[in-house]
Amino acid sequence: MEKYVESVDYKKICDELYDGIYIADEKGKTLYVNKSYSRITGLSPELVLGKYVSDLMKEGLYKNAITPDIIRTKKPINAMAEIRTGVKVLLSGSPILDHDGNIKKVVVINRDMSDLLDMQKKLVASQNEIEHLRNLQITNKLIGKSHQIQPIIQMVHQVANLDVTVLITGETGVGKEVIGNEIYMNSNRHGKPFIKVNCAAIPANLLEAELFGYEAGSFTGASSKGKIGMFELADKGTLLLDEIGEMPLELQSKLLRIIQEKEVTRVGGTKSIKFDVRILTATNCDLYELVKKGKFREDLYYRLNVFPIHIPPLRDRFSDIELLTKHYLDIYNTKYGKQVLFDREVYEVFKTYTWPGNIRELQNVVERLVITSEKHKTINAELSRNILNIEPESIETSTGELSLKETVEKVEKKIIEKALKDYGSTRKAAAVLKISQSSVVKKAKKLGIQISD
Ligand SMILES: Nc1ncnc2c1ncn2[C@@H]1O[C@H](COP(=O)(O)OP(=O)(O)OP(=O)(O)O)[C@@H](O)[C@H]1O
Repeated sequence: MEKYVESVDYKKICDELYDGIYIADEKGKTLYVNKSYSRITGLSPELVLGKYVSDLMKEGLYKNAITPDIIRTKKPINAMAEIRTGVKVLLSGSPILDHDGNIKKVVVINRDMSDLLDMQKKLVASQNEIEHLRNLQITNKLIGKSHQIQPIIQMVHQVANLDVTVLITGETGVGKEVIGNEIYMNSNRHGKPFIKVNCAAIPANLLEAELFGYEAGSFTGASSKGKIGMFELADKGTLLLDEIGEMPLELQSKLLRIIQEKEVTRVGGTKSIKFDVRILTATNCDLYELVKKGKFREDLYYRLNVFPIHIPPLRDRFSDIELLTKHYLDIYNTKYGKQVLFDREVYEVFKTYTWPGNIRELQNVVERLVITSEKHKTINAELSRNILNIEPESIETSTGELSLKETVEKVEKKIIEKALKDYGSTRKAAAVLKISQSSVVKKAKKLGIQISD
């Protein structure tokens, strides 16, 4: 047995190992390092051999070391350490004891963790990206085929790659953020930071610090380390300023200056920091009305309004309701493990409702219907009316005031007007009503309906 052990050239083998090996004596004086040790740490044998670990630490070659602790405790130790060069290593050290339990030597294996940590970072980043995309797909996929949404989709594609400021307007829940996302996803800044700030959600006195960052101790309650602002965070990427109409006037002047100069100074700081950020803004206020009332700076309004996109409310694009409802029905059936179905009439009921909360409200209604229904339930008109709190639509029947002909004309007028409004052209309205286009035109004329196409 001994003969085999003696025939092995340990030093040569140690030099071929991929992990670094470091051996010190009982006082912490370096006796041996293998080739991989030098490769991993960037420290040549001459720099460390014959030197005490404590001196190497004083010289700043090691930021931390485990050999002194192993000598003190006589126990194996595993720890992460950082070398002068910034390389992260996993140290696994063991004491070699004599028969009396005294330390003879310390052996420390150095494993380079940089690659592993890099891989781990990449893995976490990819997992986050997948999760982000999955969420985007579920909640932020832009659905819509109506003649009202088509020009908006076109505008998104037109403007995505231009670095201009976009002002997205529309009532609450119409999809302003969704449009912001679409612009970002289709722009060449996609993959770079996309930071969203809701100006209404942050107290006015903190908004400035959030947007522009602050230096250490610049105001009471500020972190002692200072904080990077959203403009700096969004550098090379896109910043969506949501609810821009809620921004206090004083901050509006600062925002205008910063956008024009493309540099920001942190609160309490003196140094200006350059940034390269594409700015998108969104609001459900009528910004121009705010300008007239002196609540929004006119110059900022014009600066932001370079490319306006207005999203109409859901009640003005009824033809998207069915598509959106089916989209959310699929999502929530999957989410809650159900196979709830909607009767055709449900879509008709949905089209009679005004949807003050727009698509967000539709989404919530569909989710509520799925949650409260049994697994295979088919939702009918009555159930959908109940959830929306609406009465069945009654046709005013004639009780002597209107003749049958007049009643029919009244209903006909209502239906044609609605089809024209929903579908935007006599051709499409005719297709939906299953009559010829010329009949639509004739009837519209007879019933006094304005036609725009
Ligand atoms: N075209 C669309 N297709 C699919 N879902 C949409 C669409 N537009 C909006 N939504 C959904 O409706 C909800 C509200 O959208 P979003 O947050 O973009 O509205 P908003 O106009 O920014 O609202 P607010 O003014 O209240 O911030 C979100 O869950 C979003 O996914």
